[in-house]
Amino acid sequence: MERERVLEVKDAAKRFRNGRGIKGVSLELSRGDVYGLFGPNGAGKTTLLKLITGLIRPDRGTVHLFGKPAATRFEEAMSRVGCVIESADAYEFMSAYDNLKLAARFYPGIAAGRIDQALEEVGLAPYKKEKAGGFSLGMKQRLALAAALLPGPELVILDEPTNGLDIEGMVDIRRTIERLAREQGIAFIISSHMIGDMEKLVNRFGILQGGELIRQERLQDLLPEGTTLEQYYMAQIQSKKEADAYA
Ligand SMILES: Nc1ncnc2c1ncn2[C@@H]1O[C@H](COP(=O)(O)OP(=O)(O)OP(=O)(O)O)[C@@H](O)[C@H]1O
Repeated sequence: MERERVLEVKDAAKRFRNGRGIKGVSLELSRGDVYGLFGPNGAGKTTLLKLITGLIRPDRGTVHLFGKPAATRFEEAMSRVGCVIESADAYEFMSAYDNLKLAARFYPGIAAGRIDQALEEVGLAPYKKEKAGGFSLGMKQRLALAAALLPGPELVILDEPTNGLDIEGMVDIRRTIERLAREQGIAFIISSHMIGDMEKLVNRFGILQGGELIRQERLQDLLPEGTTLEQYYMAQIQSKKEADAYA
Protein backbone atom coordinates (compact mmCIF):
# COMPACT_ATOMS: atom_id res chain seq x y z
CA MET A 1 0.00 0.00 0.00
CA GLU A 2 1.32 3.45 -0.84
CA ARG A 3 2.17 5.54 2.20
CA GLU A 4 0.59 8.96 2.56
CA ARG A 5 2.51 11.73 0.82
CA VAL A 6 3.55 14.24 3.44
CA LEU A 7 5.68 16.68 1.48
CA GLU A 8 6.20 17.42 -2.17
CA VAL A 9 8.60 20.10 -3.36
CA LYS A 10 8.59 20.66 -7.12
CA ASP A 11 11.29 22.54 -8.97
CA ALA A 12 11.80 25.05 -6.15
CA ALA A 13 14.29 27.84 -6.72
CA LYS A 14 15.42 30.81 -4.66
CA ARG A 15 18.23 33.12 -5.66
CA PHE A 16 19.61 35.64 -3.19
CA ARG A 17 21.23 38.90 -4.28
CA ASN A 18 24.67 37.36 -3.87
CA GLY A 19 23.73 34.77 -6.50
CA ARG A 20 23.51 31.93 -3.94
CA GLY A 21 20.40 29.97 -3.05
CA ILE A 22 18.80 26.81 -4.42
CA LYS A 23 18.12 25.80 -8.00
CA GLY A 24 15.25 23.63 -9.19
CA VAL A 25 15.00 21.31 -6.19
CA SER A 26 12.36 18.57 -6.16
CA LEU A 27 11.78 16.08 -3.37
CA GLU A 28 9.03 13.99 -1.86
CA LEU A 29 8.48 12.53 1.57
CA SER A 30 5.97 9.95 2.73
CA ARG A 31 4.70 9.03 6.17
CA GLY A 32 7.43 7.48 8.34
CA ASP A 33 10.29 8.55 6.04
CA VAL A 34 13.40 9.89 7.74
CA TYR A 35 15.11 11.98 5.07
CA GLY A 36 18.66 13.21 5.55
CA LEU A 37 19.58 16.44 3.81
CA PHE A 38 23.35 16.58 3.42
CA GLY A 39 25.72 19.03 1.81
CA PRO A 40 28.73 21.26 2.43
CA ASN A 41 28.50 24.60 4.26
CA GLY A 42 26.50 27.09 2.23
CA ALA A 43 24.99 24.41 -0.06
CA GLY A 44 21.46 25.65 0.60
CA LYS A 45 20.15 23.20 3.20
CA THR A 46 18.73 25.81 5.57
CA THR A 47 17.36 27.77 2.60
CA LEU A 48 15.46 24.69 1.42
CA LEU A 49 14.09 24.00 4.91
CA LYS A 50 13.03 27.63 5.29
CA LEU A 51 11.32 27.48 1.94
CA ILE A 52 9.38 24.37 3.00
CA THR A 53 8.22 26.07 6.20
CA GLY A 54 7.24 29.31 4.48
CA LEU A 55 9.99 31.38 6.14
CA ILE A 56 11.12 32.39 2.68
CA ARG A 57 9.19 32.42 -0.58
CA PRO A 58 10.50 30.57 -3.62
CA ASP A 59 11.09 32.52 -6.82
CA ARG A 60 9.79 29.49 -8.67
CA GLY A 61 8.30 26.10 -7.92
CA THR A 62 5.77 24.75 -5.43
CA VAL A 63 5.58 23.18 -2.01
CA HIS A 64 2.70 20.85 -1.14
CA LEU A 65 2.18 19.68 2.42
CA PHE A 66 -0.22 16.78 2.90
CA GLY A 67 -1.41 17.19 -0.66
CA LYS A 68 -2.30 20.87 -0.27
CA PRO A 69 -0.43 23.88 -1.67
CA ALA A 70 1.49 25.46 1.20
CA ALA A 71 1.35 28.88 -0.48
CA THR A 72 -2.43 29.22 -0.21
CA ARG A 73 -3.30 26.84 2.66
CA PHE A 74 -0.34 27.78 4.83
CA GLU A 75 -1.84 27.78 8.32
CA GLU A 76 -3.77 24.58 7.74
CA ALA A 77 -0.67 22.85 6.39
CA MET A 78 1.70 24.15 9.06
CA SER A 79 -0.59 23.05 11.89
CA ARG A 80 0.63 19.53 11.04
CA VAL A 81 4.32 20.44 10.90
CA GLY A 82 6.84 20.94 13.70
CA CYS A 83 10.20 22.54 13.09
CA VAL A 84 13.47 23.56 14.68
CA ILE A 85 15.39 25.76 12.28
CA GLU A 86 18.62 27.57 13.04
CA SER A 87 18.37 27.69 16.79
CA ALA A 88 17.39 25.50 19.67
CA ASP A 89 17.37 28.42 22.09
CA ALA A 90 15.27 28.24 25.21
CA TYR A 91 14.49 30.87 27.82
CA GLU A 92 17.22 30.01 30.27
CA PHE A 93 15.53 31.44 33.36
CA MET A 94 12.38 29.41 32.78
CA SER A 95 11.78 25.75 33.52
CA ALA A 96 11.51 23.19 30.71
CA TYR A 97 7.77 23.00 31.37
CA ASP A 98 7.29 26.79 31.26
CA ASN A 99 9.30 27.04 28.05
CA LEU A 100 6.88 24.61 26.44
CA LYS A 101 3.89 26.38 27.96
CA LEU A 102 5.05 29.52 26.20
CA ALA A 103 5.60 27.65 22.93
CA ALA A 104 2.13 26.09 23.26
CA ARG A 105 0.55 29.54 22.93
CA PHE A 106 1.35 29.34 19.21
CA TYR A 107 -0.95 26.34 18.90
CA PRO A 108 -4.46 27.24 19.98
CA GLY A 109 -6.57 24.31 21.09
CA ILE A 110 -3.68 22.18 22.22
CA ALA A 111 -4.89 19.42 24.54
CA ALA A 112 -4.23 19.69 28.26
CA GLY A 113 -1.48 17.27 29.13
CA ARG A 114 0.22 17.66 25.77
CA ILE A 115 3.20 19.46 27.35
CA ASP A 116 3.84 16.58 29.74
CA GLN A 117 3.44 14.12 26.89
CA ALA A 118 5.96 16.00 24.71
CA LEU A 119 8.45 16.13 27.59
CA GLU A 120 7.96 12.39 28.05
CA GLU A 121 8.51 11.74 24.33
CA VAL A 122 11.95 13.36 24.41
CA GLY A 123 12.96 11.96 27.80
CA LEU A 124 12.87 15.27 29.66
CA ALA A 125 9.95 14.51 31.98
CA PRO A 126 12.22 14.08 35.04
CA TYR A 127 13.67 17.55 34.44
CA LYS A 128 10.46 19.43 33.72
CA LYS A 129 10.79 21.79 36.69
CA GLU A 130 14.46 22.54 36.13
CA LYS A 131 15.56 25.79 34.52
CA ALA A 132 16.65 25.40 30.91
CA GLY A 133 19.74 27.50 31.70
CA GLY A 134 21.23 24.52 33.50
CA PHE A 135 20.58 22.12 30.61
CA SER A 136 23.31 20.58 28.48
CA LEU A 137 23.28 21.32 24.74
CA GLY A 138 21.74 17.90 24.13
CA MET A 139 18.95 18.58 26.61
CA LYS A 140 18.30 21.95 24.93
CA GLN A 141 18.06 20.18 21.58
CA ARG A 142 15.59 17.75 23.08
CA LEU A 143 13.58 20.62 24.56
CA ALA A 144 13.43 22.27 21.13
CA LEU A 145 12.28 18.95 19.67
CA ALA A 146 9.60 18.73 22.38
CA ALA A 147 8.35 22.19 21.35
CA ALA A 148 8.18 21.01 17.73
CA LEU A 149 6.20 17.95 18.85
CA LEU A 150 3.58 19.96 20.76
CA PRO A 151 0.96 20.10 17.99
CA GLY A 152 1.30 16.35 17.38
CA PRO A 153 2.92 16.93 13.97
CA GLU A 154 3.03 14.44 11.11
CA LEU A 155 6.16 16.05 9.68
CA VAL A 156 9.09 17.38 11.71
CA ILE A 157 11.81 19.53 10.14
CA LEU A 158 15.13 19.70 11.96
CA ASP A 159 18.10 21.83 10.97
CA GLU A 160 21.34 20.38 12.35
CA PRO A 161 19.78 18.72 15.42
CA THR A 162 23.05 17.10 16.49
CA ASN A 163 25.31 20.10 15.88
CA GLY A 164 27.74 20.54 18.75
CA LEU A 165 26.55 17.49 20.64
CA ASP A 166 28.86 14.91 22.17
CA ILE A 167 28.49 11.27 21.15
CA GLU A 168 26.06 10.49 23.93
CA GLY A 169 23.90 13.50 23.02
CA MET A 170 23.92 12.46 19.35
CA VAL A 171 22.92 8.89 20.08
CA ASP A 172 20.21 10.19 22.36
CA ILE A 173 18.62 12.48 19.76
CA ARG A 174 18.98 9.79 17.10
CA ARG A 175 17.17 7.21 19.22
CA THR A 176 14.40 9.67 20.02
CA ILE A 177 13.86 10.43 16.32
CA GLU A 178 14.02 6.72 15.43
CA ARG A 179 11.34 5.91 17.99
CA LEU A 180 9.03 8.74 16.96
CA ALA A 181 9.26 7.73 13.30
CA ARG A 182 8.67 4.05 14.07
CA GLU A 183 5.98 4.33 16.72
CA GLN A 184 4.09 7.39 15.52
CA GLY A 185 4.84 7.31 11.79
CA ILE A 186 6.13 10.89 11.96
CA ALA A 187 8.14 11.86 8.86
CA PHE A 188 11.39 13.74 9.45
CA ILE A 189 13.56 15.87 7.23
CA ILE A 190 16.89 16.50 8.91
CA SER A 191 19.79 18.56 7.67
CA SER A 192 23.12 17.45 9.03
CA HIS A 193 26.87 17.29 8.61
CA MET A 194 27.05 14.21 10.81
CA ILE A 195 26.76 11.77 7.97
CA GLY A 196 28.22 8.81 9.85
CA ASP A 197 25.65 9.28 12.56
CA MET A 198 22.79 9.87 10.13
CA GLU A 199 23.56 6.64 8.25
CA LYS A 200 22.03 4.73 11.13
CA LEU A 201 18.91 6.85 11.14
CA VAL A 202 17.75 7.85 7.66
CA ASN A 203 16.02 5.66 5.10
CA ARG A 204 16.41 8.26 2.35
CA PHE A 205 18.75 11.14 1.72
CA GLY A 206 19.58 13.93 -0.66
CA ILE A 207 22.89 15.67 -1.30
CA LEU A 208 22.76 19.40 -1.95
CA GLN A 209 25.74 21.07 -3.53
CA GLY A 210 25.86 24.63 -4.80
CA GLY A 211 22.08 24.85 -4.43
CA GLU A 212 21.41 21.75 -6.55
CA LEU A 213 20.17 18.42 -5.32
CA ILE A 214 22.86 16.36 -7.02
CA ARG A 215 21.77 13.00 -5.61
CA GLN A 216 18.65 11.62 -4.04
CA GLU A 217 18.60 8.01 -2.94
CA ARG A 218 17.01 5.36 -0.82
CA LEU A 219 19.69 4.15 1.58
CA GLN A 220 18.70 0.51 1.52
CA ASP A 221 20.70 -1.46 -1.08
CA LEU A 222 22.59 1.64 -2.21
CA LEU A 223 25.94 1.16 -0.60
CA PRO A 224 28.22 -1.61 -1.82
CA GLU A 225 29.51 -3.92 0.91
CA GLY A 226 32.11 -2.15 3.04
CA THR A 227 31.30 1.38 1.81
CA THR A 228 30.03 3.94 4.26
CA LEU A 229 27.57 6.71 3.51
CA GLU A 230 30.34 9.17 4.32
CA GLN A 231 32.56 7.66 1.60
CA TYR A 232 29.67 7.70 -0.86
CA TYR A 233 28.95 11.33 0.01
CA MET A 234 32.58 12.41 -0.46
CA ALA A 235 32.78 10.65 -3.84
CA GLN A 236 29.60 12.37 -5.07
CA ILE A 237 30.73 15.82 -3.93
CA GLN A 238 34.13 15.31 -5.54
CA SER A 239 32.75 14.10 -8.87
CA LYS A 240 30.34 17.07 -9.05
CA LYS A 241 33.27 19.42 -8.38
CA GLU A 242 35.25 17.77 -11.20
CA ALA A 243 32.27 17.86 -13.57
CA ASP A 244 31.78 21.58 -12.80
CA ALA A 245 35.48 22.26 -13.35
CA TYR A 246 35.31 20.76 -16.86
CA ALA A 247 31.96 22.34 -17.76
N1 LIG B 1 18.82 35.83 3.56
C1 LIG B 1 19.88 35.64 2.78
N2 LIG B 1 20.37 36.62 2.02
C2 LIG B 1 21.43 36.44 1.20
N3 LIG B 1 22.08 35.26 1.08
C3 LIG B 1 21.64 34.24 1.81
C4 LIG B 1 20.52 34.36 2.71
N4 LIG B 1 20.32 33.15 3.30
C5 LIG B 1 21.27 32.33 2.79
N5 LIG B 1 22.04 32.97 1.91
C6 LIG B 1 23.16 32.39 1.14
O1 LIG B 1 22.73 31.20 0.53
C7 LIG B 1 23.72 30.19 0.63
C8 LIG B 1 23.11 28.95 1.25
O2 LIG B 1 22.92 29.18 2.65
P1 LIG B 1 22.28 28.09 3.61
O3 LIG B 1 22.27 28.69 4.98
O4 LIG B 1 20.98 27.62 3.06
O5 LIG B 1 23.36 26.92 3.52
P2 LIG B 1 23.51 25.61 4.41
O6 LIG B 1 23.65 24.47 3.46
O7 LIG B 1 22.41 25.52 5.40
O8 LIG B 1 24.90 25.87 5.12
P3 LIG B 1 25.47 25.42 6.56
O9 LIG B 1 25.76 23.97 6.45
O10 LIG B 1 26.69 26.24 6.68
O11 LIG B 1 24.43 25.75 7.58
C9 LIG B 1 24.85 30.78 1.46
O12 LIG B 1 25.90 31.08 0.59
C10 LIG B 1 24.30 32.03 2.07
O13 LIG B 1 25.27 33.05 2.06
